Amino acid sequence: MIDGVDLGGRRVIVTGGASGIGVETARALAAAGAEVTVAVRNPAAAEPLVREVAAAPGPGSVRAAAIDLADLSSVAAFVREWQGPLDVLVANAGVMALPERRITAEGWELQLATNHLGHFALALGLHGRLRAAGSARVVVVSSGAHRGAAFDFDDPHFARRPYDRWAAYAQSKTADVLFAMGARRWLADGITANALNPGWISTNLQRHVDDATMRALGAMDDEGNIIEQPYYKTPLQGAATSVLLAASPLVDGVTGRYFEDNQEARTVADGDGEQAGGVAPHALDPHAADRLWEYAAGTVGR
Ligand SMILES: NC(=O)c1ccc[n+]([C@@H]2O[C@H](COP(=O)([O-])OP(=O)(O)OC[C@H]3O[C@@H](n4cnc5c(N)ncnc54)[C@H](O)[C@@H]3O)[C@@H](O)[C@H]2O)c1
Repeated sequence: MIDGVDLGGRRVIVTGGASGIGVETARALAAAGAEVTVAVRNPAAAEPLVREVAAAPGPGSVRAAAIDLADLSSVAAFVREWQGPLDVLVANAGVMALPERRITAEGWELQLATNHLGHFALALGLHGRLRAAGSARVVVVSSGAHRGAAFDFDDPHFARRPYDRWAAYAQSKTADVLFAMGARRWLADGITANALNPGWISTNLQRHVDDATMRALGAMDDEGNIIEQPYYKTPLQGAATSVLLAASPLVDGVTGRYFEDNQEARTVADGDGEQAGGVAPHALDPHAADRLWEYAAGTVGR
């Protein structure tokens, strides 16, 4: 996938690397020679990938380590156990459209906790390790769904407004883009951060989407069979932009941007449709990025 790029000796973390886009991202980076750690809730689920890469020729490797991004103590334990510098962190794990409002032990709405706050705590905890690499990258897997909602600083956990599972997902994915932009403060440490939309891919992510919504999207027939949409990418195609941002010299020194289809996305008006592509102005607002950074740092206790 990244011909001519040698990641030999580079240490990479891919969260959620036991399924979907994360597997393909980990596989591609290991094929380029990287030492990949897939950070997953259930390390046994990553065993097939670990074994497959171990049996393949070449110096790349994959190992699995446990993390629950929705549990701050689990994130802290992962950080404590990490040894040595870290070249690339791919913040890929995510949940979408939970039907009920679910709250973590810390009192955070679960989609925001997993998709943003847990990853923020992980990146902050590993900041010294990233800096120690000399030239490190953070890759944040957002979504075109970010266009559906700005970050609601007054009620991020839906404590007062009615819970809306799509607004919760959209807000968390806006937070992903703002996080990459807020991380421009790390450029002086040799760390860049960029966000991306992988595109539409049929994965486990859609497991909470009810049948009526799937039918409305044209993604399910009357018998309940999934209809592969013409615009769906394969998981491998979905991983391509993550891999580009993790490994390509084309983005050396580039930070705080949003990519899709292997290139920087154009800015579109807030509220434009999901299919149109592009990044919403509310996700590129530098004041919102700084405000979110302060909010997240306070929330995760740093
Ligand atoms: N599939 C799509 O169409 C699509 C579109 C846009 C964005 N994305 C984003 O791509 C990323 C990968 O999704 P995918 O499509 O491969 O789905 P997926 O469900 O296959 O992968 C998500 C992974 O995250 C892991 N995860 C969830 N909660 C976790 C937690 N608390 N701690 C640790 N790991 C956790 C899951 O176990 C799973 O392995 C997500 O961030 C998603 O929002 C996907």
